[in-house]
Order: sequence, then structure tokens, then C-alpha cells
Amino acid sequence: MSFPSSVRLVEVGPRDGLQNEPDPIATSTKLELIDRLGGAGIRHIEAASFVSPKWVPQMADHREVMTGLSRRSGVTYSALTPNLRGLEAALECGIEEVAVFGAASETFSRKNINCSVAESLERFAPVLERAGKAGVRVRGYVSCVLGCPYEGEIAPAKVAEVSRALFEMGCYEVSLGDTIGTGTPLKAKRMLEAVAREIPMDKLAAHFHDTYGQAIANLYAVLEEGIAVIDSSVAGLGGCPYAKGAAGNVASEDVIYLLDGLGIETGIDLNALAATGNWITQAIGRPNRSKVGVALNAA
Ligand SMILES: CC(C)(COP(=O)([O-])OP(=O)([O-])OC[C@H]1O[C@@H](n2cnc3c(N)ncnc32)[C@H](O)[C@@H]1OP(=O)([O-])[O-])[C@@H](O)C(=O)NCCC(=O)NCCSC(=O)C[C@@](C)(O)CC(=O)[O-]
Repeated sequence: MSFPSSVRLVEVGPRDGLQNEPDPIATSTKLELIDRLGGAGIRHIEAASFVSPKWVPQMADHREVMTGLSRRSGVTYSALTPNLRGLEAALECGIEEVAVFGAASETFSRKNINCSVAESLERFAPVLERAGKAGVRVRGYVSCVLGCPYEGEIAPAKVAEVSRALFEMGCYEVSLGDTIGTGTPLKAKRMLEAVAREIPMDKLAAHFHDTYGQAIANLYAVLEEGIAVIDSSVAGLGGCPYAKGAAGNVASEDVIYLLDGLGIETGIDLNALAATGNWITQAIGRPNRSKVGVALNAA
């Protein structure tokens, strides 16, 4: 057993955490959230999503968010871009990193981005090419790596196949999404082993949702395997619009508490992060789903 000495946290709260909120959230609230997260020491923040506003209305202000940011030095502000149109709009906002998002499940792919897995890869290829010419890094997501809301079990070999396609296309990192949080530690290890046979471990990230309360256990399991990039959402905000019942991402506060306890460096201030979790949940009228955040409030 050996853990990485440091972990890079990718904070997805402003995007994954908020995208499913039914009531409009003011752009100024999103900008303040992003700024507070940067103030807590987070160095990679997924800030917006250049997707169709008909599909995800909450992300319709992507331009205002990306151009309204008070950029902190050393912080990467990224956004989702499912197609060339999204990428062009993101480039106009001066973006330095984008993400394409595919799935290991055919049905989820159709529900989420309206095309098959093969078609999605065809759509991503020109995005990667154009981004490369513009000097913009591209991250790749694979959804449903530990289960699909429509198809149930997903074979690790399928996850490995889609991950490899994204990596070979030029994604600098592939983030493995347990979209509906059904994974358990042994399953997570098996899936990761299959993917790591195709892609170096240091090019992979874990993106786990906490629907069944397994996300921290699953992260511990994949940290043991060598994962050193973790996606999370402050206060455990979120859910997926195309995965009914999916809870939020694992809470960033809970991840930092775990990593602090393991002596793994992150550069993130847990108290400042927990204060941000309190602030955003009050601002949007949601319960704080971080166990650590709630415990710190009571301490
Ligand atoms: C991908 C599409 C656009 C395909 O949607 P489509 O209907 O197949 O594409 P289309 O090209 O026919 O366009 C349909 C409409 O969208 C517009 N459009 C087309 N592209 C854009 C764009 N970039 N920005 C703004 N508008 C756009 C386009 O102009 C048109 O408008 P209309 O003519 O009907 O008025 C659509 O399915 C979509 O936007 N899906 C969004 C899905 C989404 O955001 N899901 C949540 C994020 S993924 C996730 O949360 C999982 C993850 C990443 O966190 C990992 C995990 O946990 O598993």
C-alpha cells in the first residue's frame, strides 16, 4: 500500500454542483463561490458549462461567468464543451482549459448528449484538434464507470475502451465518473486496474458521487492504487440532470479531511473551504451535505 504524497483537487461545485439546481442562481453568486474556492487554496475550478441552455438552463450564463471571473494566479478555471460550438464560445471568453464528456454506457450517452458513444468520440475529435491549435488543454470525462442509471452494471473493459479513446485523442487527463454513486471499493479498484492497463495512472482522476455514502471509501481504495487527482464539490452540492436520484459529488471538505488525515498534501485550507460550504448552501437554500462541514459547525 502506498499513497501519493500530494493530491490535486479539481473543484467541480460551480459546474457539477450547481447545474441541476432548478431555480436560477445569480451569476454574481456563482462568481463569489468561485472566488471563495480560490481563496481556500483550490487550484483547479470547473467554473461553467458551454452546453445548450435548453438542456441545462442553470449553465446558460457560461459567458458571463467565464468573463466575470477575478482570476487568481496559479488557478485554472475550466469549463465543459461538448462540441465545437461550445469550444468556440469558450475560446471567445479566453478559456485555458476545457473538458469533453463521454460515457461508458450507450443509453446514458444518448440521454446526456443525444448521441451514441461512437458518435460522441467523433464529435470530440475536432474539439481536441481545435483546442490543440488554440493551445487549450482538454480533459476527458467518462460517466457511468461504476454503474448506469439505465443499464445497470458496466463492464470495466468498456470503461477502459472509452478512456483509452479519449486519451489517444489527446485528453491530458481522463476523469472517471461514478455518476450515480453505486460503486463500492473493490469494484472501484477493479475498474481502475482495467483502465490503468491502458492509460498511465498519473493521467487519471476519480470523480465519485456519494449517492450510497461510498465515495470516501471508494476514494481511499483508489488512492491506494495511486490515483492523485480527485474531483469533488464543496458541501457535496450537485446531482446529474440525466441520472435521476443521483446525489451530489463527494464533498470537498470530506476529501480534504481524509487527505489531511493521511498526511497527503493538497495546499487547501479546510476551515476556509468549510466556511465556503456554509456560505453557498445558505445562499442557495440547500442543506450542507458535507459531514465534515456539519461537524465543524457543531464543534
Ligand atoms: C451536447 C448537446 C448540445 C447536443 O444536443 P443536440 O440536440 O444533439 O445537438 P444540436 O447540435 O442539434 O443542437 C440542439 C440545440 O442546442 C444548441 N446547441 C448545440 N450545442 C450548443 C452549445 N455548445 N452551446 C449552446 N447551445 C448549443 C443548438 O443551437 C440547438 O439549438 P436550437 O436550434 O434547438 O435552438 C446537448 O445534448 C447538451 O447540451 N447536453 C448537455 C448535457 C449536460 O450538460 N449534462 C451534464 C454534464 S455531464 C455530467 O454532469 C457528468 C460528469 C461530467 O459530471 C461526470 C459524471 O459525474 O459522470
